[in-house]
Amino acid sequence: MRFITEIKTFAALGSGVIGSGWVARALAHGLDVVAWDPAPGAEAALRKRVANAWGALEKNGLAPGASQDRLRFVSTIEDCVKDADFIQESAPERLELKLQLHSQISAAAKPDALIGSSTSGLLPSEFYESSTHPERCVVGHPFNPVYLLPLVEVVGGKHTAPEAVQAAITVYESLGMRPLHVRKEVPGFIADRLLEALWREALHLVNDGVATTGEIDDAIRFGAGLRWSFMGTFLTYTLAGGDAGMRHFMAQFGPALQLPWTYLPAPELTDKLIDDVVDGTSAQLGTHSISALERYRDDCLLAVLEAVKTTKAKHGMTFAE
Ligand SMILES: NC(=O)C1=CN([C@@H]2O[C@H](COP(=O)(O)OP(=O)(O)OC[C@H]3O[C@@H](n4cnc5c(N)ncnc54)[C@H](O)[C@@H]3O)[C@@H](O)[C@H]2O)C=CC1
Ligand SMILES: C[N+](C)(C)CC(=O)CC(=O)[O-]
Repeated sequence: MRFITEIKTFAALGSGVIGSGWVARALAHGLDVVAWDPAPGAEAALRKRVANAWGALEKNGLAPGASQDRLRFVSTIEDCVKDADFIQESAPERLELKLQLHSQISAAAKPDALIGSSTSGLLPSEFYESSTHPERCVVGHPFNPVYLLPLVEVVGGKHTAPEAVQAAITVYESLGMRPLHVRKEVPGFIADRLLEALWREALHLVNDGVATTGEIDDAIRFGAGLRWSFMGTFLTYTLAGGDAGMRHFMAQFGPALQLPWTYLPAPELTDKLIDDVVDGTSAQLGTHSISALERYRDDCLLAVLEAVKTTKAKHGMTFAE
């Protein structure tokens, strides 16, 4: 089975936070992009988001021919996908909606064009159930901002051909990403399962009045957050075991796993908890606009990516290691 892996035209369906991130990444890689989104005013909102990201993309290095002018916004699903070499859906996270949308997308797409969904954790076996040629359909779960963060989790469903997973990995690599093949189809995949566990505990801490949203964010960004960009939890904890390594670490800190440090089930989202979270994060935003904070975030990410890349090179490692 052959799928298109040398792509010239990228189709994006849904152009909110994530869809616009894919559009920006694809444009920056010198592709033609066709986008569709049913919301009134979606085209203007998309072009504004891409423009806000473009400064960071220029600093990161644009491919020859890359231009925001190569974005075309169309008014039907069929026009969006019919000539596309690769299709990425970033519609709202609702199973019924994605099921219906993918039956339309796949019926209108070229049979050998791969289709990726940005879903954060829905199962591809379920939402590709009524798709035409489901063997070319995968999940390509990105991270926000999609145009800078390299990780994309690639997940196949029960009808997905193994060659399609490999082909999607090839395409995402051609867009400068670091694909991670999630070999078992599980809700939340790998990364969101981890992020959700942290998020639940953070909500409990707010709910119990232990800390504000800002204090919880400080607990991450001045500590573990700094080291997570270059070393994950398992290797970090191996070093925390000293010369005796992971076995000693497990013996010393393993028993704490039995202590009631964590709650795991999510707290009830009461009106008070929602207000506390919204008020807390409003205080964190202060007078900054979302787009100003996006530019600040992008600058920080570029600096971190550059520092990690350079330091790895000094130690004889590639960025993808
Ligand atoms: N926001 C995030 O941090 C992340 C979200 N995702 C996933 O990306 C997908 C999109 O999420 P966001 O961009 O955050 O949502 P969003 O709400 O920012 O954007 C969704 C867009 O879909 C459009 N839309 C509504 N009905 C539609 C339909 N029938 N077909 C196509 N588009 C439709 C909306 O007009 C909107 O522009 C979801 O599956 C989500 O789980 C993945 C990674 C991170
Ligand atoms: C909150 N979220 C589950 C939509 C987050 C993601 O899917 C990934 C990210 O960008 O954090």
